[in-house]
Amino acid sequence: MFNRLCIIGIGLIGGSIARAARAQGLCREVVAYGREKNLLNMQLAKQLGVIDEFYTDIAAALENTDCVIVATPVGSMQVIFEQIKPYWNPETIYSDAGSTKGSVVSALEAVFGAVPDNFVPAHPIAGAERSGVDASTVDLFVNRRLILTPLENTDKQALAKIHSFWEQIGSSVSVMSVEHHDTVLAATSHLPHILAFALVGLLGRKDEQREIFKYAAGGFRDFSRIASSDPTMWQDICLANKQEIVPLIRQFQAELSKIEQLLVEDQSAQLFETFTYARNARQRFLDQQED
Ligand SMILES: NC(=O)C1=CN([C@@H]2O[C@H](COP(=O)(O)OP(=O)(O)OC[C@H]3O[C@@H](n4cnc5c(N)ncnc54)[C@H](O)[C@@H]3O)[C@@H](O)[C@H]2O)C=CC1
Ligand SMILES: O=C(O)C(=O)Cc1ccc(O)cc1
Repeated sequence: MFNRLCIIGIGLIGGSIARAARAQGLCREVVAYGREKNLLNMQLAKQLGVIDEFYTDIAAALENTDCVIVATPVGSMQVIFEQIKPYWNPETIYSDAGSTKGSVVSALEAVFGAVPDNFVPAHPIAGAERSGVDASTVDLFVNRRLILTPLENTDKQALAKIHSFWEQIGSSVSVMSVEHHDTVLAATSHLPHILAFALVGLLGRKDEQREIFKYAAGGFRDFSRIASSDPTMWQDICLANKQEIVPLIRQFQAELSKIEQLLVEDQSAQLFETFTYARNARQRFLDQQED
């Protein structure tokens, strides 16, 4: 499918894309670009056989590439687009893996004036709380969703190729608008991560923290897992999508206040109703997923 694939940011996501692309024979060669300070991680990527070569010089990394995927934290993408711009090739397909799409589109507009036709914005809805190439796996995207958010001017052939690329590495591909993506992901991913960070932060500051973590049952382990996620990545995501996240935080605060009031007033029937409604809603989501 591609001759030379270049991954910018060979971490959990970039490394997993590289592994999967190689395993499925979707490219002849995979190279990575990164900064000097990420040399050890890139050396490891080469040692592990995840990539063929790595570069700290962007021009060398981009030479003869027919596909470039940017897989760095979303806050660094504008700087990267500025670095790529002098070497932009209309024949090459460019894409990304960023968790927010409005910010990626704005960064492209800031650098190029408009989103280039040969850039296909993408977001794999798969990952983990771990970072770095050593956490990457060949099957991270298998049976997981991937969202493409093309614009009106996105080149149809580039779109079809990126669509097929992700399908061949096992993802189920959906297409939606940039705005819809950021609204949905704020609720399903960004708010839950903020809640996990907030709860674990609150409990961590309590004197009895050792006791709290020692006697935590599975529920707390499940809920708090995502609070182990990378702080840089999540700082970038939250700032990039704050216009969607802040109203949700306010709605969540109102929901918590309602529950607080029910407890203060011993309103057991309403408490039961609140929990039953949520339980049924979750079951409906699960049933829909099976469709
Ligand atoms: N971790 C996850 O579960 C998921 C992450 N994403 C998105 O994928 C992207 C990458 O995330 P991960 O792979 O988890 O992060 P990671 O921390 O494992 O890898 C990111 C890589 O980008 C490099 N990098 C950072 N700034 C750079 C810059 N200015 N120039 C060159 N390289 C730079 C880092 O050195 C690192 O190697 C982010 O945009 C994230 O929002 C998307 C889906 C899931
Ligand atoms: O670890 C988890 O459960 C995640 O939710 C991983 C994740 C993080 C960021 C994304 O944009 C998509 C998936």
